[in-house]
Amino acid sequence: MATPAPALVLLPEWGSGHLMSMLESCKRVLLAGGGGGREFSITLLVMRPPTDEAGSEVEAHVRREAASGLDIRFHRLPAVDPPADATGVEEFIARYIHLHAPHVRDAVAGMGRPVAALVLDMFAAPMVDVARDLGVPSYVFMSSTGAMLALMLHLPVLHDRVTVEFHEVDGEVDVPGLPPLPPASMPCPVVDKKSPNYTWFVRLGDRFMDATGIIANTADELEPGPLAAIADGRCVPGRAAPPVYPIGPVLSLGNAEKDSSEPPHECIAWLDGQPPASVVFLCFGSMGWFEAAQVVEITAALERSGHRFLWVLRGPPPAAEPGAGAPDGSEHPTDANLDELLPEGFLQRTKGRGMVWPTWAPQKDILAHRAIGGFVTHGGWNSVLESLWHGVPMAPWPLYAEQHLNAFELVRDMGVAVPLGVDRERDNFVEAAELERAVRSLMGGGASEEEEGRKAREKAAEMKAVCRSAVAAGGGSSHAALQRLSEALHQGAALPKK
Ligand SMILES: COc1cc(-c2[o+]c3cc(O)cc([O-])c3cc2O[C@@H]2O[C@H](CO)[C@H](O)[C@H](O)[C@H]2O)cc(OC)c1O
Ligand SMILES: O=c1ccn([C@@H]2O[C@H](COP(=O)(O)OP(=O)(O)O)[C@@H](O)[C@H]2O)c(=O)[nH]1
Repeated sequence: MATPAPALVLLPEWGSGHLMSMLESCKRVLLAGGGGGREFSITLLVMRPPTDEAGSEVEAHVRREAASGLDIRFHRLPAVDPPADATGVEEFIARYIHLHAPHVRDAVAGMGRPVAALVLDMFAAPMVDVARDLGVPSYVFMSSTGAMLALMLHLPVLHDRVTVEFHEVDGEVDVPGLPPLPPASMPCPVVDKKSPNYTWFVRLGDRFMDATGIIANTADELEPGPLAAIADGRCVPGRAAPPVYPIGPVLSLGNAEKDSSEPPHECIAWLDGQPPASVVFLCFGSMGWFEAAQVVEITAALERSGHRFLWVLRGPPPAAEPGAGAPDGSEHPTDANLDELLPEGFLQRTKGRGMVWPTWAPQKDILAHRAIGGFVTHGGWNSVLESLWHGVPMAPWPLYAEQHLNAFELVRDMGVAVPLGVDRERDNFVEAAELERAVRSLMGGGASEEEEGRKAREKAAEMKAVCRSAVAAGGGSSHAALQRLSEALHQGAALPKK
């Protein structure tokens, strides 16, 4: 009897951005070997998400992937009680995942076939111990940037070197591979060292070092500085970091599959009537929404800029009262009531040159449209990769998670974005005049066209070519990383010890 194909056992966090980018990346591994997807199998360990909403999303992904025809199996882990005393979102996620460790152990031990990798979400990194005990390789999957990876690996070092809060540091913070980092650009989980979120991030960064390898949804050419710093051992002096496999950009399909016989989405139909590169697109991820006062500033900026726009405007989550949110921080915005949210007459005054879309939008298709000239984005890494894939320059408006770091990298390191002044002390508030300035600069074409906008547009266009050649077979850096990874997975595959 033939030996069964070694398994990639996946443990993603339940959020779509994490789950789908891990799964799509591992599907690339499955398809990379030339064996028609038969060299490895995928088993996805499904945790019961802590909210019903996330549960329905996960189930939709499971149904779709089960019908994909690839060798993807789903193993539902027994439910655990969420930690009742967690005070922070990242602490909650990391602890909730970690409570599954015995079940993950049982699932991997019972695979009945060689295991090539236990692929762990960044929040699940402490489970490298489960893999080690079972004698199988462990890989951390980084769904965010190489810069965030460098920062997390360096965090235990920073923890010893910088004994005050980062905002109390006189000057900038040094992160290997990045330009000096203003404290205001540090990711949310590390801005308060007294918080358990910070402690968890230091611990996660430390555990990354014990993985067999790290799979990253980025490309060498997109983030040469941070990736070289990791490979050269500059993030943790005196200790070699695990090999990093930058195999991106991997754009996850998520809910984007559609029937080609259907009429185009309303947003796309509207874009079809607009001139090339004339429309600024505004969209703020799966969790972004604004208070009424901020909405008024955005409307003023868009009206005064004179540019065409497509704006995805969402309303507050149902449980926006203090303390009532989802424990994993994943409360999704609601569909906006435009009559309530928008100032009177705004839609009339901008008729023909602007569209406000109040619900989930087909972002990938929108960014692919020739009418889009710029993207005001919360700077989630998946959104950034989608924008670069289509060569669209950005104005990052960070709202949560690691997005302040992403914004810094996009503007200061990669040069694909124009800066937007966000007041982090006021819930990331942006004044109308500042947004108007950034939109004018991003879109260009006016008398006051700014140099920074022209450079961002040029650089983003370059990055489109860079992204596509990185993943191309026969010489692309990400394709080569995928081959190295596939080779390492073959060599490391082992039957789990009982
Ligand atoms: C990457 O660093 C951080 C990620 C998150 C984070 O947490 C999270 C929790 C959920 O229960 C559901 C989610 O959807 C979710 C998303 C999320 O971050 C997003 O991840 C994307 C990559 O897949 C992308 O990088 C976006 O920018 C993120 O918004 C939280 C966090 O600390 C708060 C991180 O540092
Ligand atoms: O109206 C929307 C909002 C978001 N997205 C998709 O949701 C993902 C958001 O992921 P990202 O990492 O950018 O941010 P997150 O939502 O995880 O903070 C991206 O693939 C977007 O294309 C979308 O399709 N339509």
